[in-house]
Amino acid sequence: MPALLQTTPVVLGPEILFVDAFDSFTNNIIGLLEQCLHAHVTIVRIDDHEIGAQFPQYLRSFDAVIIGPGPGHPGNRQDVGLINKLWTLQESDILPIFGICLGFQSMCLAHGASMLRLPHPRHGIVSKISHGSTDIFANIGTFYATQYHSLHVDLGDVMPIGMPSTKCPSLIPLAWDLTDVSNGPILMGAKHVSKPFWGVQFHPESICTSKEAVQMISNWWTHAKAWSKMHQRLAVPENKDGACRLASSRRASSGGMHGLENHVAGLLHAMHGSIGTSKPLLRWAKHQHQSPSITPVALCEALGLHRDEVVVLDSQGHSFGRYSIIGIVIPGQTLKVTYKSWDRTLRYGTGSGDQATVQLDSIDQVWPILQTALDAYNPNQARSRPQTPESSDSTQERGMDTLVEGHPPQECPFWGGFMGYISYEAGLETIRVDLHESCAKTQIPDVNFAFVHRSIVIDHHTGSTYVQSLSPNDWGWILEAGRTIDALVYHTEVQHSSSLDQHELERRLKLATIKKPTEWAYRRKVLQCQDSLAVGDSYELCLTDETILSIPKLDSKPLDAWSLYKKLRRRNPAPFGAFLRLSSAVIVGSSPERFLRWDRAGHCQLRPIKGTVKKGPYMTREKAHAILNTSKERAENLMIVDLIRHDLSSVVGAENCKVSKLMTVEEYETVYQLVSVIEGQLPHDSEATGLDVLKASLPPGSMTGAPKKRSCEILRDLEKRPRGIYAGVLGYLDIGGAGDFSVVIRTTERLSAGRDIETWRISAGGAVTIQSTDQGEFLEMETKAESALSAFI
Ligand SMILES: C=C(O[C@@H]1C=C(C(=O)O)C=C[C@H]1O)C(=O)O
Ligand SMILES: NC(=O)CC[C@H](N)C(=O)O
Repeated sequence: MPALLQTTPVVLGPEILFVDAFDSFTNNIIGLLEQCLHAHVTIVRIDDHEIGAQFPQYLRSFDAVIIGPGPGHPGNRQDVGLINKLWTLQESDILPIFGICLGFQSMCLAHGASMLRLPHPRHGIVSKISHGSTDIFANIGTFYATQYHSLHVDLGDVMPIGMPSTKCPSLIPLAWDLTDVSNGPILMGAKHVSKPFWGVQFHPESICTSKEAVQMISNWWTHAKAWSKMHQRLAVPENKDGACRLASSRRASSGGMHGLENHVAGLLHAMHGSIGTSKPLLRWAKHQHQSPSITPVALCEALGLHRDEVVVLDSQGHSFGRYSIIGIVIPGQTLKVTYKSWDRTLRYGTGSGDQATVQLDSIDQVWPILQTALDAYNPNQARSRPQTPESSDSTQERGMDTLVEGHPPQECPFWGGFMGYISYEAGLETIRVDLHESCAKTQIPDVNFAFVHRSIVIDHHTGSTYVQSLSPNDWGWILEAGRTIDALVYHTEVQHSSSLDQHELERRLKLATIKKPTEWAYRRKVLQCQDSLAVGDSYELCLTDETILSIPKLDSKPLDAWSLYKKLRRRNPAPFGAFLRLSSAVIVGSSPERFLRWDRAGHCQLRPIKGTVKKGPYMTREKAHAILNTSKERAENLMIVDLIRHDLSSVVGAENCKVSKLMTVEEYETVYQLVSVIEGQLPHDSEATGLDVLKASLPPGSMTGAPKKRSCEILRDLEKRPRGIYAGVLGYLDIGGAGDFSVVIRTTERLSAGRDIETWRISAGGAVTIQSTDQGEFLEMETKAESALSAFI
């Protein structure tokens, strides 16, 4: 059985079919079913025509069906697809069904209710549900639930719990939300009068729904079992093996290498040539200096790295940042790998006329290629003993504590590996969203990595600096870099970029013309987003726009991106500062947001930011806390937390996923932000890697909205441009199995470098919810753009 078709291991509980309407909370629901019923869940998508053609037979192998939430309207055939077939099953094919949100609405619509739009849609709103502690709500007391809906079920009358209305005699109300004065009573739960169909309008799986949701699901299952017993319905397991060809809740590491063996061999060969060995052995030196002079900027300048290709991840002395990493790109030697989503071409080479171009079927094939390259150099496979190099007297040098060949420094998060970025559009390709036609013109690659075999890692907390190389010929460089570190600490003569560079930068920036998004156009797009929210197509949309800076060339010299980076670093210090010059891309960034980090033991952490308040003379910390504590900001954050739980669970399993921080306020240079932390552990018995989590989580949920796929399609049609590196992720994949990526925001990238003019872009945006105001969103977008714009003005 191919890896993708694996099913969850527990087989004691019921066999449940989950009908997924392309929602972003599906895996959370599956986690709930596994937790309370030990259910074995198979997912079918609403557009699966093959299964649809033999649906009644297919259903015979399941004990029950859960219909999930989703974008759109239950009356639109393409929004519900297969779901409609469940309501017209012959008497003998009927089985217990539980509908959630869209699934619930579809059940009600099919049985006589009407669908209406809520005057005030409810997305990420938590409220008290009134129920009669009966049926699926038996043994449940006070119950709070999260709602994500724009539409609601109208039964004709607001009937007491247990009493059908005259207009809709087949449906019995089980719960109402009576707390919402502006919308009036909203039906929250119902069951069919005679058939085994139940449903709820709220989201039982949300992190903010009361834990009694577990009891509700168990109650449902008790009723479902009783019905099946009474009707002598038994699932037929042998039917299933032939028919089931679907992914379950758990996605294992996907293969996708078929047919690529030659190219992988070619890439590995090129890497061996570039590094000078195929042996995964790290040479490294550790320097211990608690000195403010050791910064990635100072080191790059002292080592003369800032004028060439280089990848610098700079935590800028920020209290939320610990490590800085310099990925050294040796001209003509370091291997670079790029991929473009538009034409699906992978390219690799060292830039010295050896470039290979490979036509791929899709981005799915990129990941196993990267993983194979990383695995080939994983030093944990090379069990050689530590050795001292020939020039062992160098260990005596000042501040140099260790000089080792072999066992890599376990405490250092990066030993070597891929450094670079994955664009937003590459993320769109992973979730099968077609790209906007304007992406055809993009010159900058969507996946852009260097395989860094020479690196320097600074641990700002402990004062340790690691100088590392995978190349056997690099002891000279390691010692030389060590001398430079000492020189920086002891202020002996080192090369710094001059203040002349900064003057020259200012002179150039004075000539820049800045084209910002116009207020009316942006506000109109916010309102268009809200139209999509109002009809139920999305629960939240992260709208963005771009500011373009055109800078004339002087004396045919390009803008000094390094000086620009130094200025941004001063103006807007952030824990995920980044300078990247690699292949055709130049990026100068100051992101506050970690996307995903995982360590070598498989512990993963995502840290979405959602909710922003601008700092200013009148904005006290208390006021900011109060604003960020309002339902608008919390709803924005909650939606993304639920979405990220879903993304992470798809690889680690919902039982290995937890929310360790829910909506805490963090302070940055220009803004206060609401931050949550979602953590997970890769199961020890699975082959899944951090890279699997990364690819399952793209594009970052905080930059899309929910549900992800439909929201990205809506945003593409509104924004009509590639987001490019912005809204993508930037960081590293370590050969030892760790990784760390930030979300590319508060960043500027070079768009083009023409003969006379070069253009730079700053993109910014924010999450539009139904509670947003168009003016408020415009100001928020401006505030965020300004944090990167501060480097230009
Ligand atoms: C879209 C941006 O930021 C994103 C949106 C945020 C929000 O809506 O509050 C906060 C952080 C980011 O996830 C941006 O900086 O351009
Ligand atoms: N979460 C959902 O399933 C939403 C259902 C529907 N699209 C609505 O907005 O009402």
